Formats: sequence, structure tokens, C-alpha cells
Amino acid sequence: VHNVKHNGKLLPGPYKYPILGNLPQLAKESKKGKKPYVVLRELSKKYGHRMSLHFGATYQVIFDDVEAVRDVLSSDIWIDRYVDGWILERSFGKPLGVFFANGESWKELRRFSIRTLRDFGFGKFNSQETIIEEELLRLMSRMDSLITESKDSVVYMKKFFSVSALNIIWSLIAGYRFSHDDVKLQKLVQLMSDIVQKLAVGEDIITAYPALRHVIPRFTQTGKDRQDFLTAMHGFFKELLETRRAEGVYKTEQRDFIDVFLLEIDNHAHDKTENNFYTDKQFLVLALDFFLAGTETTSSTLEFAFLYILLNPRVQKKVQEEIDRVVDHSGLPSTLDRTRMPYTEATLLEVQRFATVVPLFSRSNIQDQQVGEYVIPKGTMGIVSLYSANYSEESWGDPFTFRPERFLNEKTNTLDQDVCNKVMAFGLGKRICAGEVLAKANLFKFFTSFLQRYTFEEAPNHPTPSTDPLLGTVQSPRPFYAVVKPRNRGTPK
Ligand code: HEM
Repeated sequence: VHNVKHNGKLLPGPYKYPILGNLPQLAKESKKGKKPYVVLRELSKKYGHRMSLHFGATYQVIFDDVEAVRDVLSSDIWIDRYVDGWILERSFGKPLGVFFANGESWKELRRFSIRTLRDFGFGKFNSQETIIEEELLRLMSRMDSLITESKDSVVYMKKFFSVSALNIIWSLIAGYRFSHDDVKLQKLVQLMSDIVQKLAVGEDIITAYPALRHVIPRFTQTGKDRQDFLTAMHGFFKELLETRRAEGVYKTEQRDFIDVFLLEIDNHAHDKTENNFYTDKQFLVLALDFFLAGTETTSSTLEFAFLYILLNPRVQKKVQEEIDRVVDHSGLPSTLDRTRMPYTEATLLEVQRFATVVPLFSRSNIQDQQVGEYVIPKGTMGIVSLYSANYSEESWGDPFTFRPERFLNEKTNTLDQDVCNKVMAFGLGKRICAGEVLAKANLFKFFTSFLQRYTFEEAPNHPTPSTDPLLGTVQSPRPFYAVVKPRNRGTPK
């Protein structure tokens, strides 16, 4: 049984059990403690880097290797996102928003979102820099308090960057920031990170049996958690939209993304067709997309960055030396300094490769595709493994070693662009991450500013932190502590 019609030969894959498909094999490996993307990598070595899997009743094709991943992401055939189960549940039964939208609706809202966010500073040097710095200074003063309050300067690093990452996006969308002590926000951030962790691709029973979507939510804890999460998030965005609508300021002045969207809703109010993409529901899903896609990814990459730095004091020292040499000590590092900081850039690339915070995600094909003697039927769920690209032995030689030097040309001490381009963190092609520019600026600013001002060391009374990630649609480090020591050099005015 599978979800697609076809007349050709399907790509090879492991033996398929009746009804359960390949779930028994996957469950067996998963019980041994293997991550889903590691299991896929092992299977793909046996069955091919483009292979078939039957995830319960859902037919999947796995793209697992540098070349297969690049091909699929840059292909115009694989431009859709696979939409089913929980995804529809989060968007009122329809593929709304950007992340899980398809066709005209996706094109229009992606273009609208990127253009509008750019108008409010996203990707523009001065305004983006100011927004990030405001948040950065707050977080540094928070760090100073934590150091003073704690015993022996030991700071709990888990979730340290979450509110800041959210605030940077939120100030573009809604024109305001949350306080780090905001109880309502803390609940949303907690809910969000719980749900992201529970939704590891490849572990999802609703994906395996889409029909269960109608049954499961009422009976299982995960189903209930998802619904609680959605109710809370939708409620929060709806209240915001209603308040702004009632205020009416957006009619004469658009201060942020919400104002522009409200104006578009008014402008399209006469259009009652399916082709009107500017509706209240679209906004709720769009806001959720940016909340989810932008927050956990950025904050979790930053957590990993400081974890790796803590475990690699030699790398930390070299980054700090470069910062001290290049950056004017009276100010914070600027993204304009980036080009003069090859070692720091190399370290950030290595962080992104080593962490691979989004190891797996989905795409779907809009027409049948012939691959040699095989056919991939239209509408197939394609699982793209960024893990396979970032951890390929053929590509990297020693993928399991954290080694920024791999990106540097030893003789010239410059970045080797060919090696840099091999890191896959944001996807590729027309559907590449819509927040890549902002994310890269954030990573650079937070990483360098904190290392300019503090040194991170292992906390003596805690076990050495593990680099083994917590699984999720976005992976994050296990909770860890660091001794954070203020540095004398490079303290901003
Ligand atoms: C380190 C941080 C980030 C990582 C690793 C990351 C990674 C990704 C990946 C792998 C995809 C799928 C791309 C594809 O299908 O080829 C994606 C899509 C997306 N990301 Fe990011 N992302 C990050 C930060 C952000 C930020 C800050 C935002 C928002 C401001 C954002 C918004 C989006 C959106 C809207 C999409 C959907 C694009 C579409 O389907 O058209 N991301 N991201």
C-alpha cells in the first residue's frame, strides 16, 4: 500500500512488510539508539543513494549523498514541499504559509514575505546590524548578571540564545521585543522547543499513517501536545492581529510586517476565491512559520557553537586572537569585518557542518521523474538528508572531527571556496532557506561578540558535555554548563 500511483519500477529499497512497510526495520535500528539519519545512511550504502522506503503506508524516496541531495534541491521538479498529516493540522486543513505551501500560494507569499521583511531592515546592513546589536547588548548584560549571581561563574547554556533569536525576527514582524522574563513568551518558547523536539522527521506516526490524523489527536499525549501548542500559538497571533486591526494605524502607516499584511487583507477583501492568499488564516500560519523556522535553528546553532568552542580551547583561542587583531576594541564586531576574519568564518562553517541542525527535511515532486530504469511517481515524499552531505566520508575525509582548518588554504590563509560551498545548512535552489542572510549575520554577530568579551571553559563540577545531539526536526545540544570568564580585551564602550 502506498500513497502514489505509478506504472514503472520503483527505486530499490529494503524488504517491505505488509501494512507496516519498513517500520519494523527502522524501529529495530532506532531501538539500538541510532539516529534516523544514520539508519538512512547505512541503508543507502546498501540500496543506493536514491532509494525507496515504505514508512508505514507512506511511500518515500530518500536522497542520501552529496550528489543526490544537490540534484534534488536544485531541480525544478522537486519544488513542492510534501504536505500531509500534522502539517495540514497546523494550517486549518490547507497548505498555507510559506514553509509548507506549494504552487502559486507559496510563490506569492514567499516573495511577499522576503520583500516586506527587507523593507523593514532584513538583509540591509545598517538596520539589520542595529536590530541585532540592540538584542546582543541586552543578552550580554544578562550574561553579566548570570556570572555575578552564579557560584564560580558557572552558567547554564541551554536556551541561552532562544529569546534573542526570536526577538530579532519578532521585531521585524511585530515591531516589538519580548522581555527575557516575559512569562507568556517563556511558555511559547518552551512549547515551541518541545514540539520541535517531538517532531523528528522519520519518527512520526501520523506521517506513517496519514489517516490516523483524525483519530490520534484525541487519544495520545503527543497528539494532545500538538493541539495545545497550535491552540496557544494561533491564539497568540490572532489576538495580535485583532488588536492591530482594531487600532487601525496600519491604514495610514505600516510600521512592520503585520501592518503591511493587514493592509493586503483589506485590499483583497473583495476576492472570495481560492486565489486570495491574503487572509487571517494565512497570517497565522505565516507567523508560525517564521517563529518556528527562524528561532530554534538559529539559537540551537549558537548553542552548538559555544559547546564546540568549550570543548576545543585551541580553536577558541585562535578565534579570539583574530577578533582582537581585526576588530576595533571600542565596538562590537561588525559583519563588515567578516571578510577579514577567515579563521572565524571557517569555525562558523565547521559549526554549521558539525551541528547540521536540520538533518532531514522533505520536498515533493510535481511530475513523474525517470531515474535510469526507475520511476519516482509525482507527489512522492522526498526525504533530503543534509546529514549525508555534511558527514560524507568521500567529501570530507574525517567528517567526525571538528576541524575549522579544513576550510582554509594553508599557504594563503584564505578560505577555500570550493570546500566552503560543500557545507549544506540552508538547503539550495528556489526553496532555499528564506532567512539565510539574517541567520548568517546573527551567527557571526553573536559568536564574535561573545568571544570578544568572554572566554568559555568546561565547568569543573559538571560532566564533560556531550556533542551527541537531542533529536528533533531541529537538533539541539543536550543541556550543558560553562564557566564564563569576562575578558579584559575588546570590551565595548
Ligand atoms: C541557522 C539558522 C537556519 C538554518 C540552519 C535554516 C535551515 C533551513 C532549511 C534547511 C530549510 C529548507 C530549505 C529547502 O527546502 O531547500 C529552510 C527553509 C526556511 N527557512 Fe530557514 N534556517 C535557518 C534560519 C532561518 C531564519 C532566521 C528564518 C527567518 C527569518 C528562516 C526562515 C525559513 C523559511 C521561511 C523557510 C521556508 C522556505 C520555503 O519553503 O520557501 N530560517 N531553512
